[in-house]
Parts: sequence; structure tokens; C-alpha cells
Amino acid sequence: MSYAIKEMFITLQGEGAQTGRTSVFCRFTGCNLWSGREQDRDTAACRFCDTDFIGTNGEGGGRFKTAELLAEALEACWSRTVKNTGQRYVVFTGGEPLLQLDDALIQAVKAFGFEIAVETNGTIIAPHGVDWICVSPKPDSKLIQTQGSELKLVYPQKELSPEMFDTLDFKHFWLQPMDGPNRFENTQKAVAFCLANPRWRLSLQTHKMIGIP
Ligand SMILES: C[S@@+](CC[C@H](N)C(=O)[O-])C[C@H]1O[C@@H](n2cnc3c(N)ncnc32)[C@H](O)[C@@H]1O
Ligand SMILES: Nc1nc2[nH]cc(C(=O)O)c2c(=O)[nH]1
Ligand code: SF4
Ligand SMILES: [Mg+2]
Repeated sequence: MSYAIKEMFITLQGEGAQTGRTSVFCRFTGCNLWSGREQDRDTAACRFCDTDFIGTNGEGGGRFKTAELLAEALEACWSRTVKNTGQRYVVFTGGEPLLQLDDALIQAVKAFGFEIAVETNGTIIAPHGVDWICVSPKPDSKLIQTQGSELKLVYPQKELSPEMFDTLDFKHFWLQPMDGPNRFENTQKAVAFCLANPRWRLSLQTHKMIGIP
């Protein structure tokens, strides 16, 4: 199987319980809940996406014919910046990474010693071997991955309330204020909800605050 990659880059994880951790991000092309085209946004299942995941033209993007070639590129990206050999950590995101992440790619990155994280909308079951599963549920879609490391709900959403998820099998429950024109109000609403419901914690998109990818 070949893999379509929008971009890959080294940064610090900006969200959730792994915030601040050095990571190589591998952003897959394409999503099952939005085409990525602005003219389709209003009719898509997921309408607030903050990400460009169309094509393969980003930094380090491209089509990779095999899992080994993609894993080598991720390792090279890591080693260009990171001096220490241990603690290798790859975050597969997108787009929707579980449309493309398969056993071959998991084995190939594990062979380089990477720990593996995914950011998923939860509509596809994660393959075995993923070490950190972050599920972020979306409207007009069926949540299938109901177990994982963290559940990160973008807040507020008309169709989805936190109470729909907090009995599921996750270690951490996050509210992440929806970025966009109402980010300030959305943050205030998320704070108010967390204050009243301490099971939920606030996840801020810290990379945006400090201007890193
Ligand atoms: C771009 S998505 C890619 C991974 C996967 N498709 C998903 O939705 O989880 C990465 C993370 O950004 C979050 N996100 C997307 N748009 C956002 C926005 N406008 N404000 C806050 N978080 C957002 C998603 O909910 C998800 O947790
Ligand atoms: N720094 C940083 N952290 C992130 N956490 C989740 C992201 C994503 O787009 O999946 C993301 C991202 O794009 N950048
Ligand atoms: S599911 Fe994820 S990648 Fe797809 S449109 Fe929504 S936030 Fe963006
Ligand atoms: Mg992002």
C-alpha cells in the first residue's frame, strides 16, 4: 500500500496530555468527514476544521510507495533536529490518519524505535500497536473507537455534549475550545464547563499561542 502525506514536521505536541512533548507529526492527506474544500465546508459532517489536508505539497509531503520509505523519512526528519536518540515519538494525524495507517507502517516505525500516537475522529478502529490514542468525536458520524488514552472534545458543538462521552473508556477527558471567530467566547464556555465538571479538563492549542507548527 502507498501513503499520501500532506506534510511532516518536528514540533512540540500542542494539545492534550502529551503537550510539550517533542514529536514528529505525520499529516496524512484526506478525511472521511470533509473534502477539505471551502465550498464543501457547510455541508460536511465536520465543519470547523482548522487544517489544510489536501494534496501532498506541504513540507516533507509526498507519496510514499512503501511503509519502509515513509518510516525512513520520519526517522530522517526526527534525526535532523533531535540530537538525543531515545524517546522517538510520531503523531499520525491528518486529515483522518486511520484511513491509511496500517500494520505495515506501524511495524516499520516501531523498527526505528518510535512510540506511536494517533489523532483520530473515532470513526475507524485503530490498528493494534498504537501506543497513544486521542479520539476527537465529530457530529454526523458514528463513533466506533470508544476506548483510548484521551478523549478531546472540541467545544462547544450544538450536536455533541460532554455528557455523551464521559462514561467511555478513556484515561483523560478534555474540552478544547473551538478555534475560529468565536475562540474567546468558546474558551470562556469551556472554562465554565470544566469548573462545574472537574472530570473534564481544558486543552488549549498551545502551539498556536507560541507560533510553532
Ligand atoms: C485536524 S484534526 C486531525 C485528526 C482527526 N481527523 C480528528 O479530527 O481528530 C486534529 C485535532 O484538531 C482538532 N480541531 C480541528 N479543528 C479545530 C478547531 N477549529 N478548534 C479546535 N480544535 C480543532 C480536532 O478535533 C482534532 O482533535
Ligand atoms: N503542535 C501541534 N500539536 C498538535 N496536536 C494535534 C495537532 C493536529 O493537527 O493533529 C497538532 C498540530 O498541528 N500541531
Ligand atoms: S475529522 Fe479531523 S481532519 Fe477531518 S475535517 Fe474534522 S477536524 Fe478536520
Ligand atoms: Mg492542528
